[in-house]
Formats: sequence, C-alpha cells, structure tokens
Amino acid sequence: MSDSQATHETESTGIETSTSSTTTAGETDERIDDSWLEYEFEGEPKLSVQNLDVYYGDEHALKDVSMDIPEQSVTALIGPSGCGKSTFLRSLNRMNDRIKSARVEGTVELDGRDIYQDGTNLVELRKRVGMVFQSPNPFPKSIKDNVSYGPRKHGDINTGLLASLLGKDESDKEAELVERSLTQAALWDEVSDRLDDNALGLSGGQQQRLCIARALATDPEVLLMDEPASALDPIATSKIEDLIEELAEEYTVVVVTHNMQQAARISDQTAVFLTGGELVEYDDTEKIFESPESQRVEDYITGKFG
Ligand SMILES: Nc1ncnc2c1ncn2[C@@H]1O[C@H](COP(=O)(O)OP(=O)(O)OP(=O)(O)O)[C@@H](O)[C@H]1O
Repeated sequence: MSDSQATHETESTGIETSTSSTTTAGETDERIDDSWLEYEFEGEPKLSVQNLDVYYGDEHALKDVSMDIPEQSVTALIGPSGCGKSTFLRSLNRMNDRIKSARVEGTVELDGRDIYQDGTNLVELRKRVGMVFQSPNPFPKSIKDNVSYGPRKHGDINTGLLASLLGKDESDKEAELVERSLTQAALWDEVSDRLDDNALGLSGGQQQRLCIARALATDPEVLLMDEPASALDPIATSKIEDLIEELAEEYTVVVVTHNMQQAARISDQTAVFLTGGELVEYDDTEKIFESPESQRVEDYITGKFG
C-alpha cells in the first residue's frame, strides 16, 4: 500500500473499500468494488448485459462488463477516449458482428432473451434496437425517402392490391409514417414544405434529427446514440438534448457522450468506463456526478485526467 492510499466507507453498503491516488493518466491500483456497479431500479431491465468481453484480434477492448439498463430512460456512457464506450454500444445490437476482428463473449438480453443466441434475426434485432451515429449520415435522397427507406426495405409499408383492399394506399401510409417520424424527431415544422428536397441540403443539426427520424421510422424500442451531438453547434446540440429527454418517455435511450455536462443534463443513470475497457461505476447520474464511490471516477469527472 502506498502512503497516498485512502480508506473510505461506502454510504450504501457500509463495506470498507481501499482506493489509491491516481496518476495523470488515471492509472491506479484501485480495485473495482462490485457494490459500485449494483444499480437498483424498479421493474425488469430492458437490456441486461452479463459478463461481456469484447476482443478485436488480441486486443481485449471490454472486460467482464455487467449492467442492467432500465426501460424508458436515458443511460449515459462516459469515459476517456478508447475505454470501450462505442464497443459496448455496438454490442447492444450486434453491430460489432460487422467488424471482422471482433469477438464477443457473454450475454446481452433484450426483454430477457439473449440476442447472441443462435438463430437471432439480425434485421429484426436492429429494427428493435436502432442506432444513430456521431456524424449525421443521411442518404443522398429526398427527406421523405430518408425516413421511409427502412420500412420500405423491410416491406413494412403495405403495397399494391392488399393495401388498397385494406382501405389505404401506399402513399397515404408513407405520408403518415413520414409525418409521424419527423414530428417525433422535432423536425416536421422545419421541413414539411420541402419533403422532396435532397436531405443533403439540410443543416448539420437538421440532418442529425433526420437520422433520428429515420431510426424512429422502423418503430424501435431502444435507441442507441453514439455522440449524437458532437459534430453540432450549441443550438443544434441543445435541440438534440431536448429531443433525447422527450424520446425517453417512450423509448429506452443509451447514449455515448464525451461531454460530461451533457450526460449530467440529460441522463437518468450514468455508467463510467475507464481505460482498459472496464466498467468502474454505474449509478444514478446525480450520485455519479456528486459523490462517486471510485476515486478514479471522481478524478475523471473533476477533470484530473482523461
Ligand atoms: N473496428 C475496430 N478494430 C480494431 N480495434 C478497435 C475497433 N474499434 C475499436 N477498437 C479498439 O477498441 C478499444 C475501444 O474503442 P472504442 O471505440 O470502443 O472506445 P471509445 O471509448 O468509444 O473511444 P472514443 O471515445 O475515442 O470514441 C480501442 O483501443 C480501439 O482502438
């Protein structure tokens, strides 16, 4: 034990834990206490991650991560660059499957069913667990087509004879879907008179809300967002933040952010990953930002490293 080590008692458990001071890089011999990861909430988890390890070739990018994510809330994932936040996010809808060198071990349950079990329909999974990326990436198509692209591709907009027999033609259904999704993404009022214009003519912030509308159009239950506002100016960022909070009334939102003030503003619970791919602490956002258990988390949050 070094002189700089401190002992403290956790409020919630009364368990004594040892912590040590950190270096500027946040390296330390502090051991993760399991009680720092026990986040309790009412109801069943929407997503339950157990003993998740992810490797890229020989690199062990995520180490034995377990956490339950409650539904209809915002969960923020924070931590320094390279600690595995995006890797974790991509594990929740098996986007890591698309990376050749990636290998995943452990389980991720969506409503109690392991998404990694044989026979999982990946198209169906990614419809239920949608994703929005860091840089807005609309298709070079009209605003309308960007929104209806997914449901069309999956055959979810009824077409032809069957639809007209049911009383609605294809274009009515499509118009309804486009309006609903753009309204949910807080973009409808800005684009309703130019739905046939090319999406690439929109501002960055509008393009990002269009990408959110596109993700919502497939009727997901979970929305994964990887730094959705990092490429945007402060006004566009604030619109996305407001939108995320609104979406959480209906959807389960998991968001990676580098911006700690943003995590504090918009999330209900926060998971802190630190260098080496370890989840160090997971709790109510207020608790994480006001009185974290881990010395390393406190150092990270107060800007001492990272
Ligand atoms: N496609 C990939 N192929 C190989 N290694 C990867 C790949 N993606 C990520 N890694 C490695 O896995 C580790 C975790 O990366 P990841 O992108 O998940 O971290 P992050 O916390 O999201 O970082 P950042 O905040 O910089 O986006 C890093 O060491 C990274 O180099």
